[in-house]
Amino acid sequence: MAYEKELQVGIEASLSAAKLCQAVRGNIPDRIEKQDRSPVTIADFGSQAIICRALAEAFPNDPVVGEEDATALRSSEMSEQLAQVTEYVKQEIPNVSTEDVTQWIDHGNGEPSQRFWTLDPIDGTKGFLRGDQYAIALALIEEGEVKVGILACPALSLDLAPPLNEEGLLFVAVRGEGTKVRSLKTDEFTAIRVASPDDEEHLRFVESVEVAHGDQSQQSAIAQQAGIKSPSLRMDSQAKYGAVASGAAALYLRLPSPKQPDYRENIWDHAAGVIVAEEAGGRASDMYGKPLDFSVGAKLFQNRGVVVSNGSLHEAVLAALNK
Ligand SMILES: Nc1ncnc2c1ncn2[C@@H]1O[C@H](COP(=O)(O)O)[C@@H](OP(=O)(O)O)[C@H]1O
Ligand SMILES: [Mg+2]
Repeated sequence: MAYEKELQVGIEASLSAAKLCQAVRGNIPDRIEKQDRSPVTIADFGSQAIICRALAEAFPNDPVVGEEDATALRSSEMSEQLAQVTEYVKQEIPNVSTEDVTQWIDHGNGEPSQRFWTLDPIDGTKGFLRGDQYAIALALIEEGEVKVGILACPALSLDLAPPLNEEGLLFVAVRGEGTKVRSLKTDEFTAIRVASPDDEEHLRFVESVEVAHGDQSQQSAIAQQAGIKSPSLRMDSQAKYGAVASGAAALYLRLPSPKQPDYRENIWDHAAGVIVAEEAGGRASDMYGKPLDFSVGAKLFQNRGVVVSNGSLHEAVLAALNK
């Protein structure tokens, strides 16, 4: 088995971060607004602190390209939130100081390089705040290729066989070795595969809950042209990749919003999910069929939109998009 230490460290840190998120969610925190007006919470900061600390200790030479930074948290207006984050992190790592927490968060401000990690400490922060889906998404990228993906979805359960029907799932993939899933509560993994072409029941598609994060009318039209008759399943975060990887849905569509035609996707919003879907037998590309290029920085500058399928549906979707 390849990447054994990476998996062990990544899984352990992601489980610890998931526990912190679940603890914070028992008492949904205030929404803090970032400069770009997107929301962040004390759980986003705590999750990034825990995972970056573990990566810094185990792999001191690996940069981490994470979503959050601690600049705002260090300001005097946010001292109360910093104290709250530290209290939650203490439940996972005893004896930490506020300085430790901000330093660990800022360890996640590395630059992409030949080998690096990318982290979304909470993907789907809007879902997290709403009480819906969210994910903790961690991936290792080498030479522009995602090699390891760890995707924790603490609120996800799917209408499939155990363990997928349990609430709280952890998806793990290593390049060339397949995708497996376990419940957050037990440590036994099960291999998963995408939906087969003749699986009519799961011939459906997933898309974001957030209307602004895509083009829902176009997504419905394309899904229909590819032969999907049922309405979409709306879900926040990379939990959608988990749904495709495990065969609960055959397609995930994310087409650029007409209101933000120049939007470029962040690598941390896709890296872990892409390998989880691909290693389960699926296919991921942009809306023109180009593979997602993780070698050009913190965003997918070379790609527009994202299409993830069970493989067999992919060409029909690209043909519909091409029209
Ligand atoms: N205009 C836009 N188009 C596509 N994605 C967007 C977007 N604005 C924000 N996002 C991203 O959508 C992610 C959530 O994904 P989804 O819509 O599938 O739930 C957000 O991640 P965060 O929640 O980590 O900030 C954010 O990075
Ligand atoms: Mg996030």
